[in-house]
Amino acid sequence: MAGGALIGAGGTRAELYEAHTTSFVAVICLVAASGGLIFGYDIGISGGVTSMDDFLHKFFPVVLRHKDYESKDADYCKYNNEGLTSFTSSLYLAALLASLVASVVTTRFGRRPSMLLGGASFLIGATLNATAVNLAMLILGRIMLGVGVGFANQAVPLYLSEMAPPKLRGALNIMFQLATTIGILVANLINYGTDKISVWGWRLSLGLAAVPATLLFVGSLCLPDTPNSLIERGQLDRGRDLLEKVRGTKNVEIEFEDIVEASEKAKAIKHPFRNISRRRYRPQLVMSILIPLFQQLTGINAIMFYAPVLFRSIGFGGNASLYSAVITGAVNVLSTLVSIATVDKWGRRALFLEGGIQMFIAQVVIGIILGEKFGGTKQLSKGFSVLVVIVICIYVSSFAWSWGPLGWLVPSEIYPLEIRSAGQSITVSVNMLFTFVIGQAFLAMLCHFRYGIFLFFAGWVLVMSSFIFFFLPETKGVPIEEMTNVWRKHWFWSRFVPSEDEKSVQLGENGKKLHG
Ligand SMILES: OC[C@H]1O[C@](O)(CO)[C@@H](O)[C@@H]1O
Repeated sequence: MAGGALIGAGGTRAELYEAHTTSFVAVICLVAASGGLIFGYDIGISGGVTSMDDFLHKFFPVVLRHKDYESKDADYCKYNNEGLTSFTSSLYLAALLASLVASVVTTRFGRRPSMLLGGASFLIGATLNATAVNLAMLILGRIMLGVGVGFANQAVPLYLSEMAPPKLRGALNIMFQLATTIGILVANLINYGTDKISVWGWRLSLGLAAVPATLLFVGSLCLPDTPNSLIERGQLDRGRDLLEKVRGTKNVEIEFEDIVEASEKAKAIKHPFRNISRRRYRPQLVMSILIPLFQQLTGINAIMFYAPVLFRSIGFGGNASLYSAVITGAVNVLSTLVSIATVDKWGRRALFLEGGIQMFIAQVVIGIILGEKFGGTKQLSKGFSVLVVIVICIYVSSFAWSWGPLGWLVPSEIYPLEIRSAGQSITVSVNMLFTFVIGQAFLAMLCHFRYGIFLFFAGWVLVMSSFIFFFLPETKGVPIEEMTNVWRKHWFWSRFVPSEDEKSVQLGENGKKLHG
């Protein structure tokens, strides 16, 4: 296996690219930050808002009555209400559909229009939510935010990886996730503050999403499209000029030629989704589906969406539960930094496996504490409440240095160019689909499974860790162009990937012979 960072030390062409860190890179980081921030803000804001009594009083009075007056035995079911879950999860269904449209817009018209559309729908969504007078306005606002997430999540990571100097590509990829976690934390902090503003505090929480939305909108108005996108759309001269500007040097010939060649190859693929379903791409197809699916089945969004509701369900006061959500949010951010620092040293597998073991233990411990000490007429004592928060933090930290960032990084680095856009779309869509499913099902599952919900997710963590152990080869330091060899040498995947000899004459997707 070749050593080094993303491009390795294997004498690849990418190592010959000349690139300086220009002020463009700083601006790019800002765009990344605003794209990820809004995504995270939307994830984090709904749980706190739906645990606020003023908000419930306005839109979900039934939940408020149920929570305050009904049977003590129904602790786990306090917040189980379809409207409430639709408020949270409608966003992700919209994001799923929008990300499919976005992949077409991003390819045909460029990365910038997608980011602009994303920013604009975020702004509309935030305005609708902040001024909502009825449930329909509220849900419509969430749907518009979802459209924004779909466009931004599709276009921003692509924008970043194309604008960034190759050496910064991996780091910037994780930056998007880091910004997401910061967005969640900011949302938790804002909820903690606005909860104290009687009657309209929730409006402020929902409306403040407009701040990062404006940043993304104005940012993408002022930014150029990527050289890759211009070249792909036939504007070779403009693409080259821009590449020189972004890289801070006139010496961009090699990278320029590579982009031209890559975009020609990509254009020759008429049916990207049919292409990725060919036998030789089976490992990538399986990973593009299972990695985002498993990321959501860790149960992370049960905590991210519903931490305040969960903490209130198990007996915390309103303030304590929002406060605890701030703590888990902070742990999430700090642990993502751990991932950035170690992913290229320890490798992906080590982080996945360590994270899996830690998550499994934490979930089983939470299940046992709640099973033994809470429910029916039993209330959680102060000591055990603190213990639950600590164990949830242990769980969140392990997610944040494993499945959180790696759930995006690993899929993005295993696709060869000819299946990259299709693979990336599948990953984003599957992630959104299962974020939606968990958002929609969690409160009902909590009500029916009670403390067993944590054991349910622990079971999945066991399954996904075994999957990583047996089926995911290490991709640390492997240049993207050499990735196929990793599958070729794998005990299981080698049966799907043709050897170099067989590859020299391949059948193209239309039955034509291709050389390569
Ligand atoms: O940091 C936690 C967040 O990260 C994600 O997994 C995205 O990568 C979200 O689904 C989750 O809410």
